[in-house]
Amino acid sequence: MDGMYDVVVLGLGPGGEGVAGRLAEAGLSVAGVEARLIGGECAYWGCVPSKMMVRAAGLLAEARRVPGMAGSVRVSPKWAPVIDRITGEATDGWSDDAKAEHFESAGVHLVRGRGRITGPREVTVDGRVLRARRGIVLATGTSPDIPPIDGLEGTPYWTNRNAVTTRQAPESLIVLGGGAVGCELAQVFARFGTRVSVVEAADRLLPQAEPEAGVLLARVFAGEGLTAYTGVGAARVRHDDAGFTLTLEDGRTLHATRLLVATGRRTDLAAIGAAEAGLDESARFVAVDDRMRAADGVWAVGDVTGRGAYTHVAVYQGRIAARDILGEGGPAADYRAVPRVTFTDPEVGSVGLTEREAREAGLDVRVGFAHVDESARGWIHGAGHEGFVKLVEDARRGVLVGATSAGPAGGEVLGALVVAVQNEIPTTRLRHMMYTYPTFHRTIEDALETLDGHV
Ligand SMILES: Cc1cc2nc3c(=O)[nH]c(=O)nc-3n(C[C@H](O)[C@H](O)[C@H](O)COP(=O)(O)OP(=O)(O)OC[C@H]3O[C@@H](n4cnc5c(N)ncnc54)[C@H](O)[C@@H]3O)c2cc1C
Ligand SMILES: NC(=O)c1ccc[n+]([C@@H]2O[C@H](COP(=O)([O-])OP(=O)(O)OC[C@H]3O[C@@H](n4cnc5c(N)ncnc54)[C@H](O)[C@@H]3O)[C@@H](O)[C@H]2O)c1
Repeated sequence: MDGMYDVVVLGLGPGGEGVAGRLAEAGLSVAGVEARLIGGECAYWGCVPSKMMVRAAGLLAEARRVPGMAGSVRVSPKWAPVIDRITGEATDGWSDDAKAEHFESAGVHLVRGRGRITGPREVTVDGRVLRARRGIVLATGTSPDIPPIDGLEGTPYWTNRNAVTTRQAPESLIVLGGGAVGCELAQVFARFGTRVSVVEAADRLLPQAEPEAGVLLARVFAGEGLTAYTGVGAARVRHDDAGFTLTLEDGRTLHATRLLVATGRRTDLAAIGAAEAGLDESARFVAVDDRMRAADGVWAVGDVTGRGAYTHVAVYQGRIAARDILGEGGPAADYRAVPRVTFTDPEVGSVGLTEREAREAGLDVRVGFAHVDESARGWIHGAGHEGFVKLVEDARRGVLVGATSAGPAGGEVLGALVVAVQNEIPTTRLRHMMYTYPTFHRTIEDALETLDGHV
């Protein structure tokens, strides 16, 4: 049955779900189109299940730190409770029935199926035409970007989807890509007894973060028995009954029962008919202004906009798009302080610019740096205390434009730094306040004291 609505939201991950709910709450008639599950990648194959895995692996790591600090324990990892928890608690067996009910009772008309823009303010789903008086919101997210490596296509390689649904930890695993997905999952499986190798084409792990973070992770990974191959890509992949053989560009070969491809994400704007809405289908992402407007009667939010593939960015953009559609005004999008946390152990949290990005932007940069393990709390903490705080100051203005917090609870410590960067709190004021003793976040104070000229 065709339909006329105020707004059609295409894709109901964290971005689209938020916009659709907010608009319906405000009294607009809204159709939400979803090809798979309401909640998107984050709820079913991304953030939530992977963080349950990280939590379980973290418990094992803490137990292994008991000797020398608190006696002895016998650690016998078991994958079954992890996948049971993901299945039962996180994903309801990869069913969104309960969410769908909630969504519809909130007033959103749910249309299941793969939608495509077929004209101005028009989306077609399995032959059913949905028209939108005010416009369309694109929130279709991304899918894994599989590199064109000789022999890879057609093999049973894993993506994040297989990794978070597996019923057992593999005996051995090659992880292609040492970004957020690769590093988090590599460490998880290694802690459950899988023999893990990580292959990262860039010269270090987490290449988008400060270099010190990649160096730290490589050291921690090596200590936990993972092997990282950096600065080298994959030349060839073969698969047979024994598993995968991956040949590196320098001729070395790696073998494993499983291969996880974690080399980034891609959009497919042609598949959603973006040109019908006046958008460039060949672009990597949908370009939006600071109110999430992509074209007349078209808004886009979340990963599809390419402004940082994080759930909190999708949700933030969703709120702005909803306000714009409702004519409510309010602050425009501001990406100066996009926070991100890679949930390895140590966690790597960062915000704003890296030192290099700040220098490339022509800023007069001063850097502050302090080790967590040399702080009072780090010393007390003992095993597992590796980490650092790095501050990037725009010296001319005397404010932080970026910061990294790596260490135990590194993502939580980041909170204070996000407030400082977002609100341009002068570093002189940050230096003259109290930091609770003995917390991990006191390392921020140590790092402030090392800003050039303030040692
Ligand atoms: C392993 C992993 C771990 C992650 N961990 C974190 C984390 O800890 N913290 C964090 O902030 N982020 C994390 N992310 C990133 C996070 O999952 C994404 O940033 C977030 O899901 C983006 O939300 P979105 O709404 O833009 O897109 P998505 O969540 O991808 O949702 C898009 C939805 O649109 C639907 N769709 C697509 N095309 C169509 C169509 N044509 N018709 C109908 N429906 C369509 C899809 O089925 C999907 O449900 C992780 C990602 C991965 C892969
Ligand atoms: N904790 C979090 O917030 C979290 C966790 C996981 C994912 N995510 C989001 O999901 C997105 C996708 O994560 P991802 O890790 O897949 O992407 P990514 O872009 O973060 O990392 C991919 C890595 O693969 C490397 N690479 C690319 N091609 C390669 C090749 N052929 N051989 C070897 N290495 C190669 C890249 O250099 C890069 O370091 C990220 O942008 C991130 O925003 C967030």
